Amino acid sequence: MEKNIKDHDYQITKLDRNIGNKHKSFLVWFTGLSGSGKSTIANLIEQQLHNKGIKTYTLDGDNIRKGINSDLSFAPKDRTENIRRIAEVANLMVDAGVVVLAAFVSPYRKDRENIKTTVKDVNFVEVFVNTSVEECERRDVKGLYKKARAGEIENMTGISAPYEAPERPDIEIETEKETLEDSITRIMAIITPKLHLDNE
Ligand SMILES: Nc1ncnc2c1ncn2[C@@H]1O[C@H](COP(=O)(O)OS(=O)(=O)O)[C@@H](OP(=O)(O)O)[C@H]1O
Ligand SMILES: Nc1ncnc2c1ncn2[C@@H]1O[C@H](COP(=O)(O)OP(=O)(O)O)[C@@H](O)[C@H]1O
Repeated sequence: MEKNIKDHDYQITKLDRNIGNKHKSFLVWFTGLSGSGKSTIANLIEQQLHNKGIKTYTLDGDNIRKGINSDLSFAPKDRTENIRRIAEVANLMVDAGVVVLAAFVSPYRKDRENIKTTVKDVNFVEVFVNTSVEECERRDVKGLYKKARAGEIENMTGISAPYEAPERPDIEIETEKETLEDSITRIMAIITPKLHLDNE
């Protein structure tokens, strides 16, 4: 559709903002089942980055599904729209110079591929928080699995809705096999070089 929208030539670019901040900006995307550990890990990574003076922000269900996406359910089409909007928001924030951490179930491979297209491959790090559904259900942090088993929640990922695991994530965290500290160290080892202005 012809939208009659023409880009304006702004003089300050992402590169200018990155130079001003003394670090590059990109999106670190955490995907995995509810209760897999996405928020726990993203929170600790953000603390480490913040303590190094990096500009960060975390997007998660708390600030997205209660706000900009409060009109969306957990039906497949709404999940796709959820992830599409989050990718657009993250893309703006990356352009603004922020290292964005995003923790969403994001169960569909195609939706996650589309994020990469929106923010561009070079700005995207995919972290697969791989915890079995049995362990997530055992943890049942929010009591959702119990409700799903009782038929009180529809489309519960891992129970009555699918989770398509990443085939080639940038990093895979097996929370049942490694300590949280080791996971943080491994993720920081991938992220840290990407912050350097001379690295692409
Ligand atoms: N049906 C169903 N399936 C999965 N998760 C559910 C569901 N209903 C509510 N919740 C809670 O919502 C959080 C997932 O929201 P997301 O925006 O990450 O989901 S998605 O990416 O659109 O699939 C998820 O948060 P996390 O536990 O932090 O992953 C749940 O707490
Ligand atoms: N190695 C681990 N990494 C992350 N979380 C872990 C780990 N081991 C146990 N947990 C626990 O699992 C739960 C994960 O919950 P949460 O981070 O909210 O998951 P999610 O954001 O994926 O729904 C927390 O209670 C956390 O303490």
